[in-house]
Amino acid sequence: MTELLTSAQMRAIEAAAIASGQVTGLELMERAGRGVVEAIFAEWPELRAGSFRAVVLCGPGNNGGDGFVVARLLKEWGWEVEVFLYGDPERMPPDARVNYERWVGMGEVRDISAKDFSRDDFDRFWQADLVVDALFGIGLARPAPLLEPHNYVLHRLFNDSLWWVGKQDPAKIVAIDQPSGMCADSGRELRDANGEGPDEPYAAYLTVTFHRPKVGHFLEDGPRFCTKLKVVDIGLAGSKFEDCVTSHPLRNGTYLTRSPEADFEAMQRLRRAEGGHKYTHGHAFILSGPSGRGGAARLAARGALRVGAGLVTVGCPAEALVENAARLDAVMLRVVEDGAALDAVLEDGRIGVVCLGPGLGTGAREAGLVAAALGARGAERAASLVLDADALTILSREAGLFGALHGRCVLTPHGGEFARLFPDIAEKLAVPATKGPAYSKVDATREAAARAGCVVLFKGADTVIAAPDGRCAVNSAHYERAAPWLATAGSGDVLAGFIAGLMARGFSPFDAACTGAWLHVECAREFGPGLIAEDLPEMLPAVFRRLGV
Ligand SMILES: NC(=O)C1=CN([C@@H]2O[C@H](COP(=O)(O)OP(=O)(O)OC[C@H]3O[C@@H](n4cnc5c(N)ncnc54)[C@H](O)[C@@H]3O)[C@@H](O)[C@H]2O)[C@@H](O)CC1
Ligand SMILES: Nc1ncnc2c1ncn2[C@@H]1O[C@H](COP(=O)(O)OP(=O)(O)O)[C@@H](O)[C@H]1O
Ligand SMILES: [K+]
Repeated sequence: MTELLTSAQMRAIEAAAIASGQVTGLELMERAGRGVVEAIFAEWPELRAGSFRAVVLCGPGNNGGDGFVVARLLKEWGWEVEVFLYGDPERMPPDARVNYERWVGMGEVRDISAKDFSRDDFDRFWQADLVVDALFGIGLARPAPLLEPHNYVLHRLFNDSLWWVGKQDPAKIVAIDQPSGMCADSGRELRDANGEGPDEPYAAYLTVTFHRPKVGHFLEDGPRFCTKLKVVDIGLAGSKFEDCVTSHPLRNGTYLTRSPEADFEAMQRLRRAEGGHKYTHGHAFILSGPSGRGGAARLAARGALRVGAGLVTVGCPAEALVENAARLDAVMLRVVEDGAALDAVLEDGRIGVVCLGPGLGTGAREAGLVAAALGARGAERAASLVLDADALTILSREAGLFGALHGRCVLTPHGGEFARLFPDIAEKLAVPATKGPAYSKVDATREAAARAGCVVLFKGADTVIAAPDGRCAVNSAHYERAAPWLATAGSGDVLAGFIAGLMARGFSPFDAACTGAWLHVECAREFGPGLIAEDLPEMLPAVFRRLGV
C-alpha cells in the first residue's frame, strides 16, 4: 500500500535512520543524487551515450546538497556541468556543505543572485541539454525567492518552463524532490501575502523524489508542477525507522487508493460467493427527482446495478413513473412521493443503502426525503446513505439535518458543494498559501469528515476520501492514471451509484468510497477519450475481468 508522507514524516524517518547509526546523512544524500542520475538516464536513455551539457541550480539546504552530488556524478560521466548556487555556502547544512566542497574541487560555482549575473547568462540555461532544479525541496517553508517578480533570473525559470513543457522536444528540466516553489504537504504553490507570483507556475518535466511520494505530489496543482513523478529507493523502505513515524490507517496516515487486486478484503467482497440469491448481494434504493430530471438518478441506478448490487430500485414521484419506466428495465421502480412514503419503504429491512441527491431537487419534498432517510428509524436500523448533489445543498441549508448525519453516511461533494457545506474549511483552502506546510485538501477533507461524523469524498482529479476517525486516502487520476475525460456531466452521479452499490454489497462506507472512486477512474481509462457518463457503468465488466473478479 503506498503511503503518502508529509514533509515532517519524511524528516522523522530520515532522522530515525541516521540516529540508528545504520546510515549517515551523507550516505543518504549520495544515494539520493545517484537515484536522480539513474532516473535521468532511465527517462532519456539517449543521454547515457556521449557528452552533454547540464545546468544544476542548487539551493541553500540539503536539496542543494543533492544537486551538488548530481553535478559531480554527471561530470564523472563525462558531461559539461555548470553549477549555480542560491545561498551562502558558509551557512549550508553540514552534508550539503561537504558535497559543495567536493564539487568545488571539480568545477566552478556561480552565485545565482550576484549582480553581475546577466540575462545572457541565464538565457544560456535553456541551451543546456538538462536543467536540474535543486533549489528547494521539502524544506521550503516560505515563498521561494524565485517568485519575486523583480527577480528576472528566477522568474524566467517559471515562465520559460511552460513554453518548454508541451513542446515535442521539451527542455529536460528535472526537479529534485519537488519543483521549487511548491509545498510538499499540499501541492500548492507558496506565494507571498499579496498572492504575488508568476502568472503561471513553473513545471518540471520529471520530478524525482525519495523513499515515498509526498502528499503534495498528488494534490491540487502538485501533479501539474511535477509532470512526471519517479520515486527512488534510498534504502529506507520497510525499515523499522518507518514504523516509528508513519501511521497506521487508523492513526492519520494518508494512502493512495489502491487496486482491489492488491487488497485481499476488497477482492473477496467484489467476488461473489457461489450460491446465494439476489438479496444476498444487497438492495440499493435510488431516489429520483420529478419528470424530466430523472437522468441523474438513472445513471446512479445503472452504476449500482453494474457494480453488483443484487437489486436496484428507483423511487420517484408518480408523475415521473412513465418516463422512468420507459428508460429502465432491470432496475425496479416504486412511487415515493414524500418523506412519509420513504419511511414506509425503509421499513423493508432488506434495503441496505439509499442514494439521494442526483437530479433530486431542493424543495420541501426533497428536504423531507433527506430527513426521512437520515432519521426515519432508530440509528441502529437506519439504512446506509450516499448523499450527493442536491441532497448536499439541502444539508448545507438545514443545520438540523446536517446534525443527523451518522457513521453510515457518505457525502460526495465537488468543490462547489464542499464550499456550501463547509464554508469556513473551504475558505482556509482558498486563501493563498504563504507558508509551509500549507493547509491541504487532505487537511480539509479530514476536518470535514470529523465535523460531519461520516465519510466525506471530496471530488476532483485528486479525490480525497476521509473518515471521521482520521483514515484518509487519495484517489489520484494523475500521472499514469490521468483520465481528464472523466470530467463530464453525470459522471459524479455514476460514482454515487457505484458507492451505493458497493455499500449494498457490504462494503463499509470508507471502503465503498475508496473502491468506488478507484473503479470510476479505471472505467474512464478503459473507455478513453470520448467518454460520456452512460459509458462508465458499461466498462465495469471489462475492469472486473481484468481484475479477475
Ligand atoms: N536529510 C536527509 O538525510 C536527506 C535529505 N534530502 C534532501 O534534502 C531536502 C530537504 O533539505 P532541507 O531540509 O535542508 O531543506 P531544502 O533544501 O529543501 O530547503 C531549505 C533551505 O532553504 C531555505 N529556505 C526555505 N525557504 C526559503 C525561502 N523562501 N527563501 C530562501 N531560503 C529559503 C532554508 O532556510 C533552508 O536552508 C530534501 O528535499 C531532499 O532533496 C535527500 O538528500 C535525502 C536525504
Ligand atoms: N480532471 C479530472 N480527472 C479525472 N476525474 C475528474 C476530473 N475532474 C473531475 N473528475 C471527476 O469527475 C466526477 C465529476 O463529478 P461531479 O462534479 O459531481 O459532476 P456531475 O454532477 O456532472 O456528475 C467526479 O468523480 C470527479 O472526481
Ligand atoms: K527542487
